[in-house]
Amino acid sequence: MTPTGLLGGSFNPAHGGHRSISLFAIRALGLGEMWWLVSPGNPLKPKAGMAPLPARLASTHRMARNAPIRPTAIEQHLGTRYTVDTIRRLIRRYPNRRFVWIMGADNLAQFHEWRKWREIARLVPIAVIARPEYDRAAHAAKAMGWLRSAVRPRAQARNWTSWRPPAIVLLRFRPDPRSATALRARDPDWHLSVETRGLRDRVTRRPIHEEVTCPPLPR
Ligand SMILES: Nc1ncnc2c1ncn2[C@@H]1O[C@H](COP(=O)(O)OP(=O)(O)OP(=O)(O)O)[C@@H](O)[C@H]1O
Ligand SMILES: O=C(O)c1ccc[n+]([C@@H]2O[C@H](COP(=O)([O-])O)[C@@H](O)[C@H]2O)c1
Repeated sequence: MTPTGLLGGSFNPAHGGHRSISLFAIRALGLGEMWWLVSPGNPLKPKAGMAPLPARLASTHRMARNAPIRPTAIEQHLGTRYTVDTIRRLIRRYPNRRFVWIMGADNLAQFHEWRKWREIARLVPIAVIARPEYDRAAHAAKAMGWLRSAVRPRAQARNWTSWRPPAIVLLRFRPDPRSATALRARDPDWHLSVETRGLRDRVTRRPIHEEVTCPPLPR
């Protein structure tokens, strides 16, 4: 059984913050691997300004180099857009892994807007990583009203595989101010210079083609 972290994201583009929080979570949670699920399209984010999936995936490959991090566009292969569907499918497809969902504090603040968020919390433990400016919003998060009794002590984070969800742990290390928004502000056309030829998914091993497009949102 491989303890595996799932960090879902737009990665538009991937940055050093993704890498540093992943390395930290790998240590804090005793993970064998971290998978970066590069989203075909966050259901709550506008399409405008979202770089093509191959470019975003290529940016994660660079950022994950020499680390136990596997970038994947598996949601594209599975045809899932909502996290609840992705997690259900991953649990079924990889019975020899235990999954923990990882997210930054900014995502916890809007977690109650995710489809079937309570079901997500019943499927897998959740680890939230502190992020500059989002601490208060995370503690005041609507979802925390329901999750509060599921909070586990940080000191026991390495025992997460024995937790029965819902279970949530709030991890804290030196907050990392890096963001994709800041990178895009500096270079909105970052994706035009990214090499995507020969790109392979690091989980499914399937090639990623230039023409990959986002599937429409299921109704
Ligand atoms: N510096 C950071 N500290 C903590 N969590 C982070 C950090 N950067 C990204 N994350 C988390 O990583 C996941 C994927 O993030 P995402 O790809 O949206 O990057 P982002 O920098 O938040 O992008 P954007 O600025 O475009 O919203 C999310 O759960 C997000 O909260
Ligand atoms: O399932 C949902 O309803 C849902 C709504 C918003 C975001 N998500 C997921 O949250 C993860 C973080 O997204 P992002 O764009 O903030 O990096 C990514 O895996 C998204 O698919 C999921």
